[in-house]
Amino acid sequence: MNPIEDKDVLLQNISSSEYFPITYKELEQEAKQTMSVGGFGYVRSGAGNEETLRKNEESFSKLSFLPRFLRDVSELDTSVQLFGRTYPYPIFLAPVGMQKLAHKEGEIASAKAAATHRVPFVLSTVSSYSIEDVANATGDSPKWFQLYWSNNEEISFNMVKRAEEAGFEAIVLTIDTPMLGWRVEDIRNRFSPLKLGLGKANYEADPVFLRSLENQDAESIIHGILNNINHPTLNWKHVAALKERTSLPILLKGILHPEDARLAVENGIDGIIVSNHGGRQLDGVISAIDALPLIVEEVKGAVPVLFDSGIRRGTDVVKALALGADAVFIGRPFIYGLAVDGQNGVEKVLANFIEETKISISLAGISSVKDLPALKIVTS
Ligand SMILES: Cc1cc2nc3c(=O)[nH]c(=O)nc-3n(C[C@H](O)[C@H](O)[C@H](O)COP(=O)(O)O)c2cc1C
Ligand SMILES: O=C(O)C(=O)c1ccccc1
Repeated sequence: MNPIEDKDVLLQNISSSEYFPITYKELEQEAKQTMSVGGFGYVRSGAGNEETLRKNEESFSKLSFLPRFLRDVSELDTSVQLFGRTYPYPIFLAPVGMQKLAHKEGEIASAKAAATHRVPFVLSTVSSYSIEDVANATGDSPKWFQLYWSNNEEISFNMVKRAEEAGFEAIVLTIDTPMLGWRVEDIRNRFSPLKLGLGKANYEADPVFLRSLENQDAESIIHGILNNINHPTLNWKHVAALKERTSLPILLKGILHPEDARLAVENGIDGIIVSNHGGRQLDGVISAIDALPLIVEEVKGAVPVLFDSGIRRGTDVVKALALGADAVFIGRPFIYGLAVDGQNGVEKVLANFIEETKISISLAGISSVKDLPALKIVTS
């Protein structure tokens, strides 16, 4: 094989005889061809009139780099340190539930793809494959567990215990979903993946959940999940209770207000994820990237600040890091890769993300991800 093709991801793509979608738009179009109307609509859409979904992307386009030159960018260090671990890139796969929606191998395929790049995988509570199945399929590759608090908190504690025992290294408590957002596209398509049983794996495998049911037939399990997933009473006391039950680092996902960031730090939380859930919860909220600097300013380095919502390509990763994020989660782009070509599709999406990120950091005149906060960004 030509040695140039071997090393250079740009040239590899250019010389490839196989078509693989390269931009987010193309990925979305290709994924649409492989998914059901309801499944695709579920992944693509935002809540309400999709104002926030649109804003997430528009806000990124309004940010412009002020690059520096003549600084020798021949070496680049993309590694990041979080909670005592070193990761090769500041990129994670976001917790996305019910990945069988995109591909029959679901989370097994995407977690394996993440493992090939040593990219951490965040498993959702409502995954299509269980904590144990994903752990067994991916060995010692880095994994975190995302928790949706259950109405019966013993179920939450047991899921966290299972995640700990299976080698997951942090708990991501999602706080922006005390109930599901107003999902207009799903009403249009009459579509509920939870009702179809696509998110039941962790519940089905949980003895505490199963014991809480009167019957354990398929219908009762779905009913039990629907009863547990909405938790409108969720408050800081639950956060304190979770802290009592696990020695793993706890991150809160969905913070948008600086006051909540301050409370998180005061309550001993280990990390914050600035996110608006990809525009899927409260429509009309601030774009996540516009909220990021406010949170970074409030937190002042007390705990790591991670980011998601609206990242579509490598330059978006660089923008989020330049504005003070320590790492980012990618959501829909990898799900579309999964839909297009399973594990291989996610591997390609990640390879392209990583490469565009690296090229962009270097072209901006920076040699280490740690120096990205020094990269100037203006709004135009
Ligand atoms: C289909 C789908 C399912 C999701 N499921 C979850 C979930 O189970 N738990 C969670 O915390 N976030 C969930 N999210 C939100 C993602 O973790 C992430 O915040 C969002 O996708 C980031 O935005 P992006 O898609 O623009 O990258 C989901 C997002 C999508 C698109
Ligand atoms: O669809 C989502 O965004 C999501 O996070 C979710 C929440 C509850 C059940 C299933 C998915």
